[in-house]
Amino acid sequence: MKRELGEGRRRDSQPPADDDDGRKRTRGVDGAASTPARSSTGDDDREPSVVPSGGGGADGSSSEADYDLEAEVASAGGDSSDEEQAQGDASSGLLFRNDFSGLKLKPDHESRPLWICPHTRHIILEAFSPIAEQAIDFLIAISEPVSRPTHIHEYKLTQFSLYAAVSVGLGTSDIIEVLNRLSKVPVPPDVVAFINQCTRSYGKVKVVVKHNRRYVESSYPSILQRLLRDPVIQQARVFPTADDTEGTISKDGIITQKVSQMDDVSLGGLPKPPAKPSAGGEDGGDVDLGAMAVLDNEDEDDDDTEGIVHSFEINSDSYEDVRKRCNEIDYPMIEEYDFRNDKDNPDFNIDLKPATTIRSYQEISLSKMFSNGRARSGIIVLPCGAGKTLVGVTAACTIKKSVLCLCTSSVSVMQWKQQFMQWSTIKEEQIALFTSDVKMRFQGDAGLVITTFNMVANKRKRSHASQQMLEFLENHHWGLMLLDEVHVVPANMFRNVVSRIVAHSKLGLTATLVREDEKIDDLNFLIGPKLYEANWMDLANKGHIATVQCAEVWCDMTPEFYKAYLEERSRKKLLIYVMNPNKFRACQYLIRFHEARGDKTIVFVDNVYSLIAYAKTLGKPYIYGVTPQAERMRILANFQNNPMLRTIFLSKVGDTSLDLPAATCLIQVSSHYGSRRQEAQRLGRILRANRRNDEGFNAFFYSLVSKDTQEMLYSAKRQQFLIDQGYSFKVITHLEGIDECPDLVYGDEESQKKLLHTVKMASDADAAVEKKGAGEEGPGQPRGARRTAGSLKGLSGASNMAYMETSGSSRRGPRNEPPEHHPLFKRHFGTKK
Ligand SMILES: Nc1ncnc2c1ncn2[C@@H]1O[C@H](COP(=O)(O)OP(=O)(O)OP(=O)(O)O)[C@@H](O)[C@H]1O
Repeated sequence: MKRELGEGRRRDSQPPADDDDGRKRTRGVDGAASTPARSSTGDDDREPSVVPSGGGGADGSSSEADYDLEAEVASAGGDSSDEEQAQGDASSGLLFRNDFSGLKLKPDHESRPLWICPHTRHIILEAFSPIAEQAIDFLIAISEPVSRPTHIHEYKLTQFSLYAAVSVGLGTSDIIEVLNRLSKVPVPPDVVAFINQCTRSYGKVKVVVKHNRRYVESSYPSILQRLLRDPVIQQARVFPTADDTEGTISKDGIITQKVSQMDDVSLGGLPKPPAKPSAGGEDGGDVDLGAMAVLDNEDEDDDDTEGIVHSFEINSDSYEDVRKRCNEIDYPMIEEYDFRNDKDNPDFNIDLKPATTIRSYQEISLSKMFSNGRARSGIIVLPCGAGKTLVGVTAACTIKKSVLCLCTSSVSVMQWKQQFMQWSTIKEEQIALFTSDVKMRFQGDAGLVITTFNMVANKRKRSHASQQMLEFLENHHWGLMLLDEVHVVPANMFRNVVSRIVAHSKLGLTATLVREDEKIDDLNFLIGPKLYEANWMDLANKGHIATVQCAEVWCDMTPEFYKAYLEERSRKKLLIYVMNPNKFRACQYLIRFHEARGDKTIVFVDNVYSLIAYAKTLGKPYIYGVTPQAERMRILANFQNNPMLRTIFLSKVGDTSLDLPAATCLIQVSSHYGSRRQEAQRLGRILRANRRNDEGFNAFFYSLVSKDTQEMLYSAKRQQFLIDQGYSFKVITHLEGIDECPDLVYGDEESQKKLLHTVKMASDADAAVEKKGAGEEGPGQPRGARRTAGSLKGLSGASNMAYMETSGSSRRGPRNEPPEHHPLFKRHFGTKK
């Protein structure tokens, strides 16, 4: 295929900058179209971070070492309005604010891989450094990855990332010391202050579930005393009795114990993994990375197992109040479950099958959950198709207590069941499913229930069988709650589920945790901190997920369609650019091309009207919301196993959970506006390709875009998440060979006019994007497409990345004297400075 603009138009990672609400500015096709206007305030200190010039000289001499950069930024550029900047010399303003020549380089800076931006807390990593791998391990633990293309990575220190760091056992001084060792410049004082502030109280208090009782635990008795002075916590407190023989009891009723903190947990019954090589090994460059051993501490401290902890018990019924209160007074609690000493809940007899091998990154992610001998609640982020299900199954086989698994659709419910059966020794009768079609119990005292968020959270009138099942879920003590695709579930639904169901540990799984969106913070509050996030490119390079060629195919609008597009004022604009005859032809051509190569292709069309039109015109089977389950299964199995069926059409019901390892090519005809999450999830359908380890194998991902329409803007936005993961998109303006295919559809003016006429006759509702898949049901849920109110944010795709929730204050009601909160938890309590 000829890629006329392929070279000149590759879309690679552009250093993004956060807006106030966390959206990123992206570069449109022509480099300008999609850049939202900057607000007149507050953006200056959020300039895109760039790789510093290092102008201090290779010898590290910086004549202006003590130069007050912040002051200068404020006086010269930082305070000027955008308008002024736009009128002045824009490029010099930009350069000035990003002039880091005042930074003092360390003499051996060349062997250190990091730059730390003093005023945005962005960290730039030279990914080609010999010690990049160790540095990445560390950065993943303490910061949020922003963008990770091949050579240079960008991370950002945030309150949440530091909370997560502390919760996996890193201390304030460890973080600062390692950062300093890796950095080419001394860690800027503001950054040090920020780390100190964020880690001051976080991670110092845990709530530990032992024998079905909850204990507030800390290594610092003074912190417990402080908590006990709080009236809410005081009220929830349970005083120890003489029966509490574990440890000594002080006169103020605090229990002190010696604990074996660091003994290893064998994951899913598998043998203990070999110790990781220490950082700074042969390839460790010249930098002494000794302090990076903090990352491995939890494995290496085996000999030094005696630790002292202090605790007091709280009434389990008041747990939510105590937790809330601890957040209010800046001591957010980490949840830990001492499952190995839990003799009160029945054991669930499952192990991983002996033939099951978990991959290294799956093991690392789980070691963050189980590193201290207990199960710590939190979120694991792995790319689509990287095997989050097996991570969940392994966690269940490690804890060996009853498991409640919550998914987003009934298709996922079936897939979780299938994967539990595939990887573990679980028996059919130990599994219970709870969906609108199936309601069954497991046999015995302990087992697995797989259901959907909707089934549990739905408050409408329930059938008798559902009601009974819900009562069972609410009255059972769950050792583990698995939450699949955590990022898509509205926070109020989470809150509802989490508050009604007693789970001693929670594991959230997702591929696209959108870090910069403040609504995502609710996850930290409701589940726990992010425990691990894998690098997509890294997994692709190691063959765990397929390497993919991504391309955006520009399809010219025919003159009639373009005229109609410009004239149309309603949402039918969408139908016109999706049904563009040249898009049909490009789609047909690509299907043929890939069928001839032996590929199996999934074509995604979000809009149901267009989905049916495309699939029928091109003679391929299709699935959308109302396709019955049996029919879906038949088409999917056929696609997976029948060599004669090489192409299927799917609406957005196929975005997630479909496990079709035969698929090697994906064509996106229409999509949900600018949703980056959807783009990543769709890509996930081909990342698990069976043939991913064949020599020279590539999967293909095409987005068909009607030229000079809104679609181009959405397309650029959609790609941003994947670009940040290191993918690059080629732009194809002409498919070589397409003109030599005389039998492609809509090749003559007559048929194109007829098509346009049909589109014009379509109703407004036909242009709506399918609302929901049938799998995401709740009882009595209407099915199929329907019209909903939208917002500009929604149209840009931003709302799709976050929880659908109103501002925090409205749901919490008035407060007489709102306490001051740390910014991390402020939004949960609606206080303002
Ligand atoms: N350790 C492993 N060994 C062999 N196969 C594995 C392993 N882990 C995962 N897989 C396979 O990888 C594929 C993808 O797994 P899974 O469906 O769990 O991915 P996922 O991360 O949940 O993806 P998505 O987010 O797209 O739903 C499955 O076919 C699964 O069987």
